[in-house]
Amino acid sequence: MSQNSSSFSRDWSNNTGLAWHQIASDDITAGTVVFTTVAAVVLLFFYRFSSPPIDPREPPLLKPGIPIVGHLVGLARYGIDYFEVLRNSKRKPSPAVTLPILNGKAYVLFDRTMIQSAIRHKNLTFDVLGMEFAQRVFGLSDLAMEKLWGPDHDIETSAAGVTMQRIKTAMTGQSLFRMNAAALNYIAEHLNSEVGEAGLKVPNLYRWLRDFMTMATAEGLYGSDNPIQKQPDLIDALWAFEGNMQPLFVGVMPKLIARKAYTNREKVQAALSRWYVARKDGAPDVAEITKVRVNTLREFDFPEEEIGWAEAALLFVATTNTIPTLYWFVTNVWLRPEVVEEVRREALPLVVLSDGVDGGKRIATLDITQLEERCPLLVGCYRESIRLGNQSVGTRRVLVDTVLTDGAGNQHLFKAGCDIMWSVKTLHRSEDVWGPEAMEFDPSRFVKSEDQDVKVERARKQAYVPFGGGKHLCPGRNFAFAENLGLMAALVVGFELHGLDAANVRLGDAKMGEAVAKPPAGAEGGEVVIKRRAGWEDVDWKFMC
Ligand code: HEM
Repeated sequence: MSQNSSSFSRDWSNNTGLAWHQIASDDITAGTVVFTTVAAVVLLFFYRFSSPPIDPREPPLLKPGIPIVGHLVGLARYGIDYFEVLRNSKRKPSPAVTLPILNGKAYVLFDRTMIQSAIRHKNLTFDVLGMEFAQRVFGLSDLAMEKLWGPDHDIETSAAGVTMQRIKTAMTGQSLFRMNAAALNYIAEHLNSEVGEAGLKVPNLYRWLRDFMTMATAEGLYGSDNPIQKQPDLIDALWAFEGNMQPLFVGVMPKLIARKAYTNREKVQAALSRWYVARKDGAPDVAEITKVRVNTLREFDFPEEEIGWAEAALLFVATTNTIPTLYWFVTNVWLRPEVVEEVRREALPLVVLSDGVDGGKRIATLDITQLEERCPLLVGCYRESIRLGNQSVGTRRVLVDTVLTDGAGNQHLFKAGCDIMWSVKTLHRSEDVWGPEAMEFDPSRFVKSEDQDVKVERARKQAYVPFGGGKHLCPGRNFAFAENLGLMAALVVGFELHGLDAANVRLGDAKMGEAVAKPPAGAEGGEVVIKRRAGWEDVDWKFMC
């Protein structure tokens, strides 16, 4: 012990009423120690009393190392993997925990039975969180939010609630088929015209898929006179907004703290505003989902000049998860020649070849309506790619005090006003469910077989939630399926992908707010050449939807 600290000990014991200025001038080390002690006492005080009141029936409290903000610091530091850190922080695994955050609390669920109940429970909603997200991320005015909520703040009768109900039918049946056809026809036309005799050289596979499929999706949503076709630089703007949006979640000074997201968002929103103000949504080839959404907003008197602002959300949800998923699907399949061969055998019978008109090219028509039933391995590859690529965080707000039961039959109380979260990444990679090779790509997990273990199947069904569920189940999943499987089936049957190297493909981590991981820089598939297969050089592709 130093001379100074021992003299401080003596002084301290003799002078309990010592003045601060005396300490500071007499003995700087003593001042430091007193300051540290007081700070520690204050922190301990906060640590003790910062914890929100907790009912013994609620999940156990998990206090952070740093009081009040510790869990926010953890989320900022570890991102989505913080859920795994939390799960492993209890010596005995707990089905759920309560996190004290600022002056409130949130719950994290780990038990898959309870997660399934939470996803579907009528007392738990995503609506409120979705509205908060919309205002912050898409910069809607208070007036616009008032119109979305309606005067009674009753979500079921509000513009937002009615829109959500109506888009469900707009994404099924004939409306869905027409939308699929528009997107897939764009894909076919471009494969037909761009993959010539020498093949198509693609300098960066992810970037090519991103740009190509953003345009195809825009064609599906907005028809041939779509805003992106007119201004292709909007593709970069959309992805720059999406890739930098996290600071927007804070909801303050967006122009300052989220400059890149803000300026790129404005670019996309301004173009969409011009499109909606010109009433281009009335064209017959515009998708039903696009029409239903905008017509409902108009019915509820939503400010016309903000329609493009709000509707950027549709373009956003329709592209930002589907396209990274497609990248993992393409790379997982094409890095395995034996899988390519097998899915080629499966998809081939769905293609009908006919002579072209007036001696023109032969037409290869691919029937996508039968993909699900007749191409189990291809579908298995898609589901497995989703399992590994999807890293979303599921969320619900508790509307009234609610009890959920875990897999062991124990009940847990969740208090009204708090948020519940779960990590899809943790569920999709759980070794308890998927086995010790949970991180390996194995499409057979999703291919039905005679000797399937019922228990294992049940656990997998519970743990596989890439599209959420219940009232909020993703209404776009079938459109994503048609786009991704349609393109892949045509690619495997009629084309070869040369030059794809495993060294250029690496699964990265999603940022908070992203549902699907994007490839990190340097792992975007590198340069590849797409060539027509021998015997398929002279065909034009078409899709039957
Ligand atoms: C592979 C692609 C996709 C993935 C992984 C995905 C994932 C999700 C997830 C996890 C949710 C939240 C569900 C919940 O909380 O229970 C969601 C909701 C939603 N998705 Fe998707 N999605 C995809 C494609 C699409 C597409 C293509 C569209 C539109 C064309 C779309 C439109 C929506 C909408 C509107 C919601 C909100 C539903 C509601 O709150 O009622 N999604 N999606």
